[in-house]
Amino acid sequence: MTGGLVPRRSVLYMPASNERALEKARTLPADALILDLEDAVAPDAKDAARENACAAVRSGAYGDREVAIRVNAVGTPWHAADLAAAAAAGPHAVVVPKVGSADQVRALVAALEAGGAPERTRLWAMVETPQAVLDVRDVAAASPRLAALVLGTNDLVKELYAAHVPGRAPLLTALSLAVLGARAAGVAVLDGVYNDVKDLEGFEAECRQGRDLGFDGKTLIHPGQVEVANRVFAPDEAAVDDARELIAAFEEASAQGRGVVTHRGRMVENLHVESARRTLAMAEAVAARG
Ligand SMILES: CC(C)(COP(=O)(O)OP(=O)(O)OC[C@H]1O[C@@H](n2cnc3c(N)ncnc32)[C@H](O)[C@@H]1OP(=O)(O)O)[C@@H](O)C(=O)NCCC(=O)NCCSC(=O)C[C@H](O)C(=O)O
Ligand SMILES: [Mg+2]
Repeated sequence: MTGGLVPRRSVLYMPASNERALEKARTLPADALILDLEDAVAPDAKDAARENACAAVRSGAYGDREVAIRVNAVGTPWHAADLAAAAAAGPHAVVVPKVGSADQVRALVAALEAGGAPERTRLWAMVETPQAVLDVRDVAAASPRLAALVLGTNDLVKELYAAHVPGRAPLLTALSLAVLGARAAGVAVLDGVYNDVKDLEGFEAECRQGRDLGFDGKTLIHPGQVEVANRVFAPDEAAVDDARELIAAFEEASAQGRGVVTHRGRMVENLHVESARRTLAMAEAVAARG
């Protein structure tokens, strides 16, 4: 039993115009894929990319992993055609960049439904503008079809006139607000990408930071980042052992009528048991992925 948890430790973007990348993704152990029609695709290649993405979704060649299509933003010349094609192809999610408000989320959901999107097709809204960060709670709660927030940290840095620095101090408020908004609405939240595909040490540090802030996983841009994200965002053996022992210690104490106990020197109450059960459920969901 995995408690219905869906691992989204590693969510790999690829340009839908890059047929080699679409092919290679079939064999990569990423938890989910985002076939991009937006920033990674040149204007001349948009139509072909849209066809490739929809064909890839329909092919069923990516196993039981979530496959999403990222459409171009509202207001661009490609948005309407992207959304209509994606709705008809029926991916697990349609990722919409630069979402600006809860009203826009509702309009996007209405357009997906009008386009005949199947029930399984969720909306993932990108949080990558100052307005979206400031309205994140309303955006996250705008529709039951909205299943995840996805941080766009490149656009955020650009919009804030900020800088990409180790430790991401300029982004911490936005990152935490996004996690708060997602948790308040009960939706998933994915951290932004790490641009230096050769710097795995810096990437791992950023994965750890994202995990500790509360993100479910990280969006990625290169196959070389998948293993690290999968490892960092999964409970390790020590965490699983600790969770099992904590639950056992609490159950033993409960049987004796106590509501609080110490385990490895730390106070344990029922809320810690709930966290430990979530750790075990996530470990099971990851193991089930194979
Ligand atoms: C970043 C890249 C342009 C690097 O490309 P390249 O130098 O060609 O990589 P490699 O030679 O190291 O590739 C090795 C093999 O891996 C395949 N590959 C590379 N990237 C991917 C991928 N993303 N998915 C699947 N497969 C991939 C290559 O084909 C090689 O295969 P083989 O022939 O078998 O050796 C490139 O990695 C890339 O294009 N990455 C994705 C870029 C992207 O999608 N960007 C848009 C999303 S990020 C964004 O917009 C975030 C957000 O909006 C924000 O604001 O922050
Ligand atoms: Mg962006």
